[in-house]
Parts: sequence; structure tokens; C-alpha cells
Amino acid sequence: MTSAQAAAQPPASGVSVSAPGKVLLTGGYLVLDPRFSGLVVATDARFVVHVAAESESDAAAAAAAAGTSEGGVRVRVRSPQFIDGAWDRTIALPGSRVAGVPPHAAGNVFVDTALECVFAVLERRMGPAALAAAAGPCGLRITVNADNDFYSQTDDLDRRGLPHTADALASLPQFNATHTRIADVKKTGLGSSAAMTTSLCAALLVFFGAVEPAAMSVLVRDAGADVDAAIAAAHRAQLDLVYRIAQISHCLAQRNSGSGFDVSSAAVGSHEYTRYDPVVLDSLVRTIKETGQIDADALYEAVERGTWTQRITPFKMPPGLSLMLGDVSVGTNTVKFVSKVLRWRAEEPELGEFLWQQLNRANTRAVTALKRLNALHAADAVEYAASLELFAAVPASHWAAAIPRTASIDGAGADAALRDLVNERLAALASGDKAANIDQGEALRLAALAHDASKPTLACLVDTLGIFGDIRSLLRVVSDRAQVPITPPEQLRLIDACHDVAGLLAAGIPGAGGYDAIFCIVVSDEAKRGVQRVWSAWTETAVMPLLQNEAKFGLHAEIHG
Ligand SMILES: Nc1ncnc2c1ncn2[C@@H]1O[C@H](COP(=O)(O)OP(=O)(O)O)[C@@H](O)[C@H]1O
Ligand SMILES: C[C@@](O)(CCOP(=O)(O)OP(=O)(O)O)CC(=O)O
Repeated sequence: MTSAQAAAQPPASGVSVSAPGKVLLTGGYLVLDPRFSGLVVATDARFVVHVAAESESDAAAAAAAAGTSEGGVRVRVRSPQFIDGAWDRTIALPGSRVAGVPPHAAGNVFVDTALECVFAVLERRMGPAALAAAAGPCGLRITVNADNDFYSQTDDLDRRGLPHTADALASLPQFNATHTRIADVKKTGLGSSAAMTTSLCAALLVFFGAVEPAAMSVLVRDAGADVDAAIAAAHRAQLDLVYRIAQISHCLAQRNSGSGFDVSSAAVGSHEYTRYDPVVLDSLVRTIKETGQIDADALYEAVERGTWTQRITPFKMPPGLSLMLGDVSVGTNTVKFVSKVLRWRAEEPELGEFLWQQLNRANTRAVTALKRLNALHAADAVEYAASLELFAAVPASHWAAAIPRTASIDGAGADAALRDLVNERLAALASGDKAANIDQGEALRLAALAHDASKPTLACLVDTLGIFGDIRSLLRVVSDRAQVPITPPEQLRLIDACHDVAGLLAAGIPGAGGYDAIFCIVVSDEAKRGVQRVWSAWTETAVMPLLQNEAKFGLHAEIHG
């Protein structure tokens, strides 16, 4: 038992824990397979979950309304941003089964599964009587709030007569009401269920003393700092406990699909993610299939003794680079996309594997280039700043035209027939693309600059621009073969238009692709404004700039009172 567990007197005014949203920049689909990894950036849009002991007067009023006050720990969950954001629950002890209680008995599968998983683990650790006592006589009140970026705000901006701009978005109240039911809200693709599940699990574990608040930020705090090794190890183990419970709970709630990169970034922030081997959940999933219920033994076994093989390597955007996300508000059905892509992989296994290997190479090169930018900045900040400035003076399409890439695969050792097939598709798909027209003198000047050995940062920036282009091209071939609109022409046209902006470094369609959003990485404020201008003038689809910045950390806890 840790010191945190021993001091299990819940804080009087409760606990707040927040977790960030995510953007998967590279590794869509590949990251479902533990052989490959993805780069996920955590955003500063956060979910905030507050857990507190229910006051006696509120509990009495609720019990009177429900006509009951008995039967396990009462938990009232509220999401005030939704017209139907109310879920009243009892959690039976012993057993930790969750049941709905009128008048708000309707379920929320992510909330219910998180409650059941956390209580089942706490029950094992603390015993049912101590857990019930720690919950207090009146039960718990849980409040869930999400930053505005998680849901499309365009309807509310229209209602208020405001334009679809970043400034107008910034003027909206925090945790803006959506005026809608939770099932009808338009999501932006930042991973609401993962951020909600992770912050909810963490807030409960902190409230009951199983995890110390300081454990939440252990990875950020301890990076390079001189900290007590034993405390750091204890905190890492506690963060790992949160991670495992959140991962299991989210996985069960979304019926076993998904690589878990979204829960992982909600827990620890931006990183390169290689998924856990799903075998760790086999026995739990099997018992659920057999009985329709979560088996507490199998759950406890997976949490406390399971072999979790995920690899998490923290990542930070290089200095001076900003991530932008344009919400296109149409939406992608990720589960449907994933099942179609996997079906195609089974139909064309050799081509599929070949493309996965090519994509993996391009994804790895993208991450290596971004990491190299960090290293170049550390080595010579003056050269770095000067190169950023040179790069930002020229439209991305001009750099691309001056340093042309063939977008073809030349890999020695690659299967020649597969290589020819992919190269043919790459060429055919690119044949209608708009090419930038720059005069030869300008092309020569830019090429000389990009190859100037005294400007390694500039060379790396130009290379990064090309690598993200290669990723889009390869995803286009996957999209074409699998017949899944991962790279829809509308989105590619928008990305093309963004390449007219000076200072655009990279662009793509995050995660599963499709119609959720596009991302851009820019190297200057002027470039940010340039991209925003392209988005606001875009008439083919509405593009809403989200208030995107990289999160500085994953989970974060605050204790009240
Ligand atoms: N503010 C919230 N309060 C409670 N539950 C939420 C909230 N936002 C999202 N959720 C849960 O997450 C679900 C949406 O998850 P999902 O469709 O997987 O979208 P996403 O890709 O954003 O995670 C909702 O149906 C609900 O169960
Ligand atoms: C296809 C994927 O590899 C990436 C999906 O990324 P998104 O960011 O599109 O995810 P959602 O928020 O669930 O829609 C599936 C996965 O890894 O889970």
C-alpha cells in the first residue's frame, strides 16, 4: 500500500483532474499494429473532471426525487454543456456493478464503464467497506466539462451572429453550452471519449487516495530534474495505474477497437506511440463475451499483473513551429473506416504490407526530421532562427517545385511488381495535381539555399515539407485501393491551397483521415495568419480554425479544500 492509499481521507471540496485532446499527425491505421508507431500531439483543449463528496442537502433532494436512498454508492454525473448531460448511478458494493437510477437512469457507456473499472480495482485494493466509507454517506458528485474545441462551435457562432474566425471562437465562454443532446453534438475529432475517460478515471483514483496528484505530471516534472528516485518510481507506477485502467475502460466502452493512442496522449501528452499487445486484454474480453459482464478477477489481473508492452517516447514540437487544426465539421466514422481498411488489408495482403512498410518509412522519416529540428535548435539557435526566417519567406509550393520529389518508390530489394504497381498508382493519382509555376532563376536560387551546408535547418525544413507530401501520396494510394475516403479530393484541394502560404511546413489529414479536419504546421505567425486567410476564404467546405496549441502536459490534478 502506498502512502497515498494510507491517507485515504478524500479532500473536502474534491479533486479536479484535466486531460488533453489529441491530433494523430502520422501513423493512422499503422498504429493499430504493434509493429508500427504513430506521432500524437496533445492539444491544449482539455477535459476537466471534478469529483467531490455530495452535500447532504443535495443528496437528500436527489433521494427524495428518486424515491430511494439505499443501494451502494450513489454517484451523480453531470455534463452541464449538454441538455441531457445527467446520469445518476449506484455502484453496488461488494461487486462494483453500476446501475442507472431515475430520474437520470439513461446510460453513458464511457462514464459507466469507467466507473465500473475504477470501483472494481479500488474495491480489490481497499476492500468494499473502506471504499464505501471513503465515498461518504451521501455519495459522489462528478462534473465533466470540455473545452470548446472538442465540439464544433459553428452553430453557436451563427446564433450569436459571429464570424467563423479564431477571434470569434476565442470570445465564446469557456465550457460553452452546446444546446444539444450528447448523441447529436458535432465533434471535432480531438478525442472527447478518451480525454473524458482518462480524466474521469484519474480524478476518481486521486479522490480515493490510490494515486497522488503529483503522480499525474511525473513525466514532465522529472524530465531532466533532480528528483528522488523512489518518489519518481512510485509516481510512475501510479500514473501507469491510471493509464491501464483508462485504457481498459475506453477499450471496453468502444468495443475493443482502437489502438489506444488517444488515451495514451490524454495521460502523458505528446509522444511517439507504439501500442500495447492486445493479448493483455484477451481473458477480460473473453469473459465479457461469455457473461456480458466485466469480470473483476480478469480486470484486476490485467491491471495489476498484465504484460503491457506499449512504448511511449515523449515528443515536443520544435521551437517556433505551431500546429493548426482546421475543423471541416463533416465528420469521419473512424470505426467504419478502420473496418474497411482492415478488410482490404486481408484482401490484398501483399500490397497492403508493402504500402504499410512504405508508409512506415515515410512516417519514421517525418518524426526523425522533427526531432532533428529540435536538435538543430539546441545546437545553434541563431542558424535555426535564420533558417526559419528564410523558409518562411517563400510559399511552400515554391520550395516543393524547386526541390521536386518524384513521389515514387525506388527501394532496392522491394518487390518489383508491387513497386511498379504502387508507382503507377502514385503517378496516376498525381497526374491531375496543380503544380506551382516558378521561373527557373527562382528555382535555382531556392535549390542552392536548400543545399547550402551552412544552413542545415533550412535543408531539414524543406525535407520535412516533402516527407509530409510523400505521406499524403501514399495514403492516397491506400485510399484508392481500399476504396475508403481517407484522403478525399476536397481535403487535398484545401491542403494544396495551404501550400500557397509562405511558412507552411507540413499539412495532412490527421488520424483516420476523411472529413474530420486538416492539420497544418507553420513556422511563423504570419504563416498562421496566411493559413487562416485561406481557410476563411474557402468556399468548397466551411473550415473552422480551432484554437490549437500543443499541450505542455498530459494529466493534471488539482486538490480543492
Ligand atoms: N462532455 C462529455 N460528458 C460525458 N461524456 C462525454 C462527453 N463528451 C463525450 N462524451 C462521451 O464520449 C462519446 C463520444 O465518443 P466518440 O464517438 O468515440 O467520439 P470521440 O472521437 O470524440 O471520442 C459520447 O457519446 C459520450 O459517451
Ligand atoms: C485509424 C486509427 O489508427 C487512428 C484514428 O485516429 P482519429 O484521430 O481519426 O480517431 P477518432 O478520434 O477515434 O476518430 C485508429 C486508432 O489508432 O485507434
